[in-house]
Amino acid sequence: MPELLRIENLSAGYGEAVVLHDISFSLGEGQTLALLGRNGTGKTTLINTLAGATRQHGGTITLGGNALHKLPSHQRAAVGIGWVPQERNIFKSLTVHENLAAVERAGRWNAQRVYEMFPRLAERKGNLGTQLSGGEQQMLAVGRALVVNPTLLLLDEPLEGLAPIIVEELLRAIRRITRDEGLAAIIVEQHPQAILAISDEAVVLDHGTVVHADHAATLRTQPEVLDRLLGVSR
Ligand SMILES: Nc1ncnc2c1ncn2[C@@H]1O[C@H](COP(=O)(O)OP(=O)(O)OP(=O)(O)O)[C@@H](O)[C@H]1O
Repeated sequence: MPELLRIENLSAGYGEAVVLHDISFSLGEGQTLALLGRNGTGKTTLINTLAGATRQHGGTITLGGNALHKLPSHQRAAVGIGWVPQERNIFKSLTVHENLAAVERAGRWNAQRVYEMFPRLAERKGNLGTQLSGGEQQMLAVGRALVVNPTLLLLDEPLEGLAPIIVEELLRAIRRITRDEGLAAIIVEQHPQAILAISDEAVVLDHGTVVHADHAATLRTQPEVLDRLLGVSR
């Protein structure tokens, strides 16, 4: 599996505060990585650092041969980053279709394919962002990251706060995007089993460092190890 992403000795944070310390791992083309850890361990900070939205203090990030750490946030989509931030950040004053059209770049994903995957969005094409439910906003956030035609999709708690039926729909879509379409992804989730089931690799953070890195399937079959890493008492 050719390498897509390599993170080496990364440290990053906010202003002078360093949250991530000496992070190193890599990911192959088309692979999915579950990024796990207790609250406040630095998962969002790592995703935001890949997207260029934090202050990097040291280390390197290479994506498809490009030195990502040297690029400002707004240039990272052009080299392959598709970012679904925790806050979703859709343009609320634009329609669903305008949200997609505003960022679409040539490639296999376009608005039509997003509508096929999320028929609810097709029905809501002309609705403003303000008129969407939380689940529809999340689908739009995923769709918007896809039409950028990235090589690496960053999903920060895509299932958070959604009704079970919407969680199922999004999980199906994420499985299709990663498994069937082979798009590489890093997924942060509070439901580790659901995400481990569709991931190839798993990285666990604690206090801003990597405390565990293994195949997702291995961690999935070791619930006691997972509970210990996530600080869950049995
Ligand atoms: N904008 C910010 N400015 C300063 N410190 C921050 C900021 N955002 C997060 N932090 C700090 O960085 C640390 C890691 O937070 P982060 O949100 O990355 O963790 P997380 O693992 O994603 O947690 P959660 O599961 O709760 O989202 C925490 O100590 C947090 O207080």
